[in-house]
Amino acid sequence: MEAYLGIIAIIVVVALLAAGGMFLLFRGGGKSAPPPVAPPEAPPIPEEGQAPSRGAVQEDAATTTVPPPTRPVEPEIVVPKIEIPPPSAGRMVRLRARLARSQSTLGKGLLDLLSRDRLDDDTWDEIEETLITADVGVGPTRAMVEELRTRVKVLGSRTPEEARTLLREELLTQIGADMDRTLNVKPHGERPAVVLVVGVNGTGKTTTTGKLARVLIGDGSKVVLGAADTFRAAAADQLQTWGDRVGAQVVRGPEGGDPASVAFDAVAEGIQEKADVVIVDTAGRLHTKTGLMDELGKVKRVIEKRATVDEVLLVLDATTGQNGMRQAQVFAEVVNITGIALTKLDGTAKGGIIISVQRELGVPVKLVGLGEGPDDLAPFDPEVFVDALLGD
Ligand SMILES: Nc1nc2c(ncn2[C@@H]2O[C@H](COP(=O)(O)OP(=O)(O)OP(=O)(O)O)[C@@H](O)[C@H]2O)c(=O)[nH]1
Repeated sequence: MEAYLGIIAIIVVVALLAAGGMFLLFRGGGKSAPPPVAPPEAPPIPEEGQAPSRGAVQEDAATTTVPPPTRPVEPEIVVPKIEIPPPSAGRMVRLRARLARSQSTLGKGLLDLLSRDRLDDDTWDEIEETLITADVGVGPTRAMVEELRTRVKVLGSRTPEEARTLLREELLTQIGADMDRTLNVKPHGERPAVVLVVGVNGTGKTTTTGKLARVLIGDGSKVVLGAADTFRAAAADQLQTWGDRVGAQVVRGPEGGDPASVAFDAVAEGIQEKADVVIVDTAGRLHTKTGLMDELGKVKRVIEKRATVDEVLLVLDATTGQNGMRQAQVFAEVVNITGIALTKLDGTAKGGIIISVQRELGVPVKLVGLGEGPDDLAPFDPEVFVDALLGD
């Protein structure tokens, strides 16, 4: 009987399970089960430095507490560090690699031509053309070719070393190796020496004034700068920056003010401060020759009430060729130039301009600009120049 009951119980359990399974299978009218629900997307995380979205700001505003007000930070007074520029000696040697462009034409180009076994008329024409292209000028080119022709005839066949010596000597002769290139910057007792810097705007006049101050300070002088280029306000700011860097006082006037009055004040300051040198940067606008003459003449006269003008430096851009030379000539006619500062010699293959400018203006190149760096102005040394052109 017990076995009978057990069988009935098993049948009942199996029947119940089967009924449950059928119910689950046909629930919902035989439709398939719904697809799984995708999880909600997480809000985007703002990237570093990116402003949070508007919603995020509002949420944050609701929960962030406002920090207590802090005291405003006092602006830090930055005392400019005074630089001590290097002395000028040996600068041109250091910068000679900057003459690479002139080296390839005036130096190596000529040397290759002169080293040829046979120097026929075509080769001499090429030599002449190279010299003209390098801005040596027509007169000096003719003189050089003539001299080289005579010496080559005497020498006959030449070794490359002989050709190099020949060219070196000829270039030095044309450049004037023995010209006096001393900058007149020695003070006269209690009075400072005065350097007047003139030239067309954009030639590097203000930059050269600043760099010259560094040259002189590097060599141990005390310098005062006069920003007499009142025509261009930025020029005075530019000069101020140069002065601040090396601790040179800068005397300036109102924009559009009288340049002569600034020059006078600068010299007075130089005397009072016991400076060794006062360098005056001028505007030198080339509107008319008489205007220029009046302006520079007045600056000079006014300075001479207190001191003497020892050096009038004409700044000339080496890359401007004949055009620059014509403008330079106008300056030479209105003021007694004592030296030339030839800028941007690093940016040209026309290094021969040294020869022509000296010939045309009758004054020596005393300084050369060989780059935009603060210490890229060097006293001109003809031997270093020629050796740099010919390569070591
Ligand atoms: N590569 C090179 N650039 C130079 C040299 N000298 C000056 N410069 C650049 O020439 C540009 C003009 O120089 P400035 O000194 O402003 O010219 P400026 O003649 O004073 O012009 P104004 O103030 O308008 O009279 C600047 O960018 C200088 O850095 C140089 O020797 N080599």
